[in-house]
Amino acid sequence: MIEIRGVSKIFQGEKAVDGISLTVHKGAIYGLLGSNGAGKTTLLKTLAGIYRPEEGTVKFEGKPVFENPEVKQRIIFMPDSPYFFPQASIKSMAAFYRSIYPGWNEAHFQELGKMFRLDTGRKLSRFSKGMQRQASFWLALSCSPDVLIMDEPIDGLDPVMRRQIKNLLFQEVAERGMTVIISSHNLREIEDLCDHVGIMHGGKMLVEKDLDDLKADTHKVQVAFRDERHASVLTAKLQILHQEQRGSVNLYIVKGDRERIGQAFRVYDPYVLDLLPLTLEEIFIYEMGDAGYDAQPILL
Ligand SMILES: Nc1ncnc2c1ncn2[C@@H]1O[C@H](COP(=O)(O)OP(=O)(O)OP(=O)(O)O)[C@@H](O)[C@H]1O
Repeated sequence: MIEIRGVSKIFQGEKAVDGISLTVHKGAIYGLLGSNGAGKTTLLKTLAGIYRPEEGTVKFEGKPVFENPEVKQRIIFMPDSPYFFPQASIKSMAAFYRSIYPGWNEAHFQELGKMFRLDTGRKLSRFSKGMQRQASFWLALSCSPDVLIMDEPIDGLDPVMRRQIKNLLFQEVAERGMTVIISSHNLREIEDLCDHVGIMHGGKMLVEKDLDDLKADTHKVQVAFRDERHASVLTAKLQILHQEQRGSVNLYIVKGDRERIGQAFRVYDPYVLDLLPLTLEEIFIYEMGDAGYDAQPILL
């Protein structure tokens, strides 16, 4: 379990991360979203023990992460641009990782080689961006990390490789209880990957949710009433995040139990009644609107 309590990171007097607290449980896949400059990379580097926070604490299994080699051996941070030593090949980087990560699993490294199919003797600097990204995953997963922290990792990967890497991550989470923390700009991309999502803006965490709870708790309702006066009665009864009229159809975004919401509308015997699922993007736009933020510039 990773526990972040009241963490702030300050650069030149400005708080890049401002008083963030969150808990990431073992085996979770946590997605971090937010606008440019929101503080995602800074938070991830603080989590990985690369930055010392000016305020607050970051602990892994109860132990501080910063300047703690024992803990850092169990955490891998993948930066947004893969970094390798000059002149390095996969083979020489593997030798380096093997020497510093006690979790290095040679059999797994060999096994993953069948999937990645990269030339282990070739200079990494001659690889394409996507191939370098693949090499980073190959090396990182061969270390059997307890925690894998990734900054914009999917960038540059082709669709087949994206799917294969997602499957590999799911496998590591299911079999070993690996914890994954991943930052992205793309809600759709991480919708099918993460079980928790947090949205940052201006160094703060604006919204943080368990996705299953969130999806079970927010609904889109399209309804055409027989009598428009029914609409105002319903507004008072339900927790409505958003409401708009499209011709004779009213659209509602409502929080609460699906059955109870359906029942509340059915009482008026409307001409049309549809209860539809929302995308994660829609859920966050309405959630953030409810919390007083305009989500469009933050999420899109
Ligand atoms: N090393 C640094 N020195 C000074 N300021 C920094 C440094 N790193 C980040 N910052 C500042 O901290 C703030 C947060 O930056 P950060 O890179 O964490 O954002 P981000 O959410 O990852 O952004 P992006 O989505 O654009 O990658 C920005 O205002 C940035 O200018």
